[in-house]
Amino acid sequence: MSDDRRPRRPGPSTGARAQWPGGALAAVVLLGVVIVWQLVVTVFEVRPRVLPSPTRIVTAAMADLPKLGRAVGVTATEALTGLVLGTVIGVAVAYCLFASSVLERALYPVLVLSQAVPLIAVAPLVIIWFGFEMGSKALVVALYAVFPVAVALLRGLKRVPPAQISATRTLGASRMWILLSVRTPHAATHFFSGLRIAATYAPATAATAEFLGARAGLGVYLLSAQASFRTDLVFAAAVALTALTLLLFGVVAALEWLSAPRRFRRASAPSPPGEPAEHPATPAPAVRTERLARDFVAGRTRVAALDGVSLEIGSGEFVAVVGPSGCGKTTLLNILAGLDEPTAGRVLVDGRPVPSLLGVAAYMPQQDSLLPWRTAAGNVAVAAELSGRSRRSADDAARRSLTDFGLGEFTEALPEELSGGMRSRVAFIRTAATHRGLLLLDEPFAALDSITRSTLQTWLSAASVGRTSVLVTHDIGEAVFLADTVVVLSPRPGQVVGTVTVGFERPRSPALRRDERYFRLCAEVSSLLALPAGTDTNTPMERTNI
Ligand SMILES: Nc1ncnc2c1ncn2[C@@H]1O[C@H](COP(=O)(O)OP(=O)(O)OP(=O)(O)O)[C@@H](O)[C@H]1O
Repeated sequence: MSDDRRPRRPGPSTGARAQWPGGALAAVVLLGVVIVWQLVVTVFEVRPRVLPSPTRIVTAAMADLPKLGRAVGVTATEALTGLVLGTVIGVAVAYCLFASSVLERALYPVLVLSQAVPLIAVAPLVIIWFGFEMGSKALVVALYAVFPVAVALLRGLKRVPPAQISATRTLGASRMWILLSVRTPHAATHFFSGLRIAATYAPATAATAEFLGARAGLGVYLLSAQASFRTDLVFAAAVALTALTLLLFGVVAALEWLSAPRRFRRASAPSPPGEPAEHPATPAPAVRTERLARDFVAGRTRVAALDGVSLEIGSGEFVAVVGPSGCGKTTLLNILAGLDEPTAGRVLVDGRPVPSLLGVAAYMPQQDSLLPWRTAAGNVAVAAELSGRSRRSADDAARRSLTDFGLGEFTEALPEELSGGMRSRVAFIRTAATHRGLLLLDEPFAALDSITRSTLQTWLSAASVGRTSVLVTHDIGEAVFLADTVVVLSPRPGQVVGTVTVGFERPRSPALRRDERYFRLCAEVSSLLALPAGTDTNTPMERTNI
């Protein structure tokens, strides 16, 4: 079975079967420590005030259960209230800092510095200002929960793979949509990491704050046990505090599990009557670029990526762009997609200059741009959702598209459960689902093995018929197999050094790769690229990376 057909379903590996189930190993180690502890205390007759035995601690805790229970209740309330409050503030802080770079530059260092102030300095002040009751301790917990939550969430909001942003932007997503539907779900794992840290520290922070000024709680209980030399009760309180911490940690882990993407797979649902099944495809436009140039300024250096690139792409034509690495191919595609603007020159669509190409072209970026928390159908549905269709109808149309393209079995699979070839196909189906007449493909199959690439090239040849297509590739064979015209760019700054007209009927069949004329065309492209003599461009399955 090729990589393209094999779904990846997470499951226990052979190695995992030999492992202990989660937590069991830790429980056994803990039990061992308790047994050794009991033996040492009994055998060496250690005085209870120095080190009480585990059985003595349990007996003392049971005898003092009502008092210990009340103390646990107070500390738990403070820790939970403080954690919730700190999380709400932390989330608000993260979104504010994300929204404003000025605010981020001004407040982020303050946030970091605030962590340098020790608890023993902060807690007494808060207690003086807000009193000895539970509120002041909850506030102290909140103050120390804000930092991990805000920092982790902010990092998650900022570290979204650029391909996910550019793909959804070209599908028509607004900044707000991207924030809520791409950045926020992406940041969820970061957020939960921060929340786990905050939850771990919350009970200990509350108890320490109680230590510094309170009427009740585990901190007060510990103080009174110490004052009366009841070491057994000190241990009992420490165990209760640990249990509370584990409980809070478990609650956060459960929340994370409940919010996992797997739980949001939607059941198949038909379109409501009255909604059109599909949007009509827009006509394939003719595209012309006039002396496009793009300079980047990085520090003190100016990098000229493109210089005077003029292309003429007819309606429905398939153009492949090849050139050495770094010659500006992606830059050219980004300009055509409306994600970047040229420093000079312009782009005309059907003879008319367009202010922005966003919304004109369907763009498939170089990297895997699928949203990992959405199913295959959910990813394909993004295009229709953004064009204003109801979620249900978008979902229904997405399922039909996936079935039409041979992925009907995998509509409910998450991207991580699909093979590389399937992910490429889903990304292409999503791109095609915009029903835009202009397709821009940036090395769509670069990450795939040669057999899968070859299958998908045949598939793309059929799927792109009727659309104007621009493909960026490093693979000369792929360019010749798919395109009507191959445009060859020079090393940076990219300039057109020549074009090769392919002239076979589209869609193409795999037999073309054994055709003498195909080999000659590959050689022609390769000589324009001035590849060293002897570079093999004629092996059908083998790609010639430039
Ligand atoms: N945002 C940017 N800031 C600074 N320089 C950039 C930026 N984007 C691209 N460049 C530079 O422009 C040049 C062209 O980059 P581009 O990614 O378009 O090349 P490419 O032909 O697609 O490369 P590859 O084939 O390796 O993917 C490179 O030298 C790159 O470093």
